[in-house]
Amino acid sequence: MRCCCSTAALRTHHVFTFSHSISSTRRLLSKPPAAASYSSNATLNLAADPHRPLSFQYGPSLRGGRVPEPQSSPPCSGADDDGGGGSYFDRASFSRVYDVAALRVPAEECSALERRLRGHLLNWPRVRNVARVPGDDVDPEIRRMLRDAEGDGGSRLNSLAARADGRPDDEKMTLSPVLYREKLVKEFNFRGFLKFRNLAKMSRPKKKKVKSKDGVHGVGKSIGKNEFAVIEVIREGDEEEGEDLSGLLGDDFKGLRWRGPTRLLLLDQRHAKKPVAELPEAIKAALNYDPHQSKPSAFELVQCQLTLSYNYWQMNELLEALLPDGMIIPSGFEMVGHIAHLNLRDEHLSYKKLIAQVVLDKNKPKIQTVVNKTDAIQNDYRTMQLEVLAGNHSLVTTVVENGIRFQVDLGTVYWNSKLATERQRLIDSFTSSDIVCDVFSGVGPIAISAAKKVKYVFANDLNPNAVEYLERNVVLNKLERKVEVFNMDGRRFIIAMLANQHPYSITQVVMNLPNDAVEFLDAFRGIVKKKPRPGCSPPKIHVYGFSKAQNPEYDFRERINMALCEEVVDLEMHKVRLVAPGKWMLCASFVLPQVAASNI
Ligand SMILES: C[S@@+](CC[C@H](N)C(=O)[O-])C[C@H]1O[C@@H](n2cnc3c(N)ncnc32)[C@H](O)[C@@H]1O
Repeated sequence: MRCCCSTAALRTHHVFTFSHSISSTRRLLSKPPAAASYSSNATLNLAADPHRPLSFQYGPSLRGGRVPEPQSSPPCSGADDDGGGGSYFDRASFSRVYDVAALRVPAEECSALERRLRGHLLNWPRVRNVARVPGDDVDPEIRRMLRDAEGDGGSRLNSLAARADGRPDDEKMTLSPVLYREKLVKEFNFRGFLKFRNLAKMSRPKKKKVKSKDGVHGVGKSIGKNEFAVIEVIREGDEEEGEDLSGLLGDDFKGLRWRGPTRLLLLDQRHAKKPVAELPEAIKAALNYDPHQSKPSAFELVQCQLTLSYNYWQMNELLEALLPDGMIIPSGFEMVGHIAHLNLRDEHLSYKKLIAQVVLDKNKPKIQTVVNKTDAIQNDYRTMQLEVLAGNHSLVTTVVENGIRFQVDLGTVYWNSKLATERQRLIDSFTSSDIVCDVFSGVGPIAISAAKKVKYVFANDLNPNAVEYLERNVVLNKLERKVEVFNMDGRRFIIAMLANQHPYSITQVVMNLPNDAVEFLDAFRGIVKKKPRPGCSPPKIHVYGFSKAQNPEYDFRERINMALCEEVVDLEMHKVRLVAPGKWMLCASFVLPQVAASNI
């Protein structure tokens, strides 16, 4: 009998959490050094190494358990696309088998018992300690009909009704499928037949299967990609010969005698393979264990095998096992839409495809592509040199930021999700009457978000690809009437906007060109050539820059003053983030000084 715990049905146990942060995780247990580079089909066999020191660790680990024998290995290797980890490693080599004992109990009593036996049950991360026994559950409609028929039916039907309800059955009988059918035919109406899923198979009970030598019941059906823990009953408490009722009760039913719906309560690993007499009193009490009583209890102790497959293990556990000793485990990644963006160190480069495959496997379906930056950003357009390491090769993705959708081609335009909070801070300072000029807009994260709030936006970028995506994003967010797009050099754009328009009709200017927007501030000098309209005042400028100075704010302010040839008063300085040790990204906001701007 095979029961599986699917992802959907699993409950995380918070008492012992083994998912330590993957950042800078080093090997906890020593492991023979791996070859400098991996073979094209590296396999793992950690548990098989008898010399490997095993420090105590509660819960499963890749160093514990047994590697399943090929024939008994469940079909849940985690291979959901190509049957292995690309050609970089063998996913099946991550399957581990553990012996556990379980109480097979009537389904109805399971929750109460689970509460009572707390502390004696398996408490492994992500593995639920209650397993469903497939095939022995009864359709609720059938159950209702059986209950209705219980009073006037014969003793067999009473017994059947009791079993369907999960109540203990006093009468020890072997149910004949043919008798079942006759009773059911008499009792059920036309609708009832339709709902009885296994009706077609009722009159042809399956031939008895030959039991394998080790007592393992027939292997279950194949397991989907989300299933990572499979429990298999290898020895039942009171195994008895009888008719195989799987024809009557469904293919999943592998038991010989149907006792109604039951559940398996997985016991703590230390109770594996122990006889009832050696179990703690609480468990014995739950089993109604009486060494002098011959009558079997409705509860029974069964021995099981719990198989954890590749899908069970977390990214850091897999990488720890795959990478050589002492190597720092890659610490996460940045996500841009469906793309995971790694920043691998030099030491990781020989393992880049293997790392990428694990990242992809463990983050599907959210992540479809894994890339690594091959070079520092150097060009004017601030685009990254990316190498696709795993998944599909599309670098065009959709990012949702603060509820707004942006299409981005990471290969040809700039995008940085880390600036989302800063962008929001800036937009929060705008009002609905503002007219905004975004000088270096990229694909429009500031311009488009601002357009949702302000009166009008002029957005510009030098990169034609960025402008193409900017236009797409304007349409995507239905803002065509509020955004005008330009493709020119920032300096020309500033002059075009402020000198040629009515002076000071623009109220906010955003200059987000990290390397170094201050250089463009000279464009504002003497820019106002016409007399401003009454009531108009100079725009507020938000300029971004970097500083490695000891006093970054002072340094940045000085550069602004020099660029404008004017001392700026009331300048608000905001430290955005530390981009490298000792290097700050800053945003300075100030009203353009009239004297600097005016040429009249
Ligand atoms: C750091 S990105 C900022 C983009 C956008 N503000 C954002 O937050 O995603 C700088 C942008 O300036 C553009 N750029 C570079 N030099 C420029 C120039 N001389 N004039 C106008 N835009 C320029 C680049 O193409 C790039 O899209």
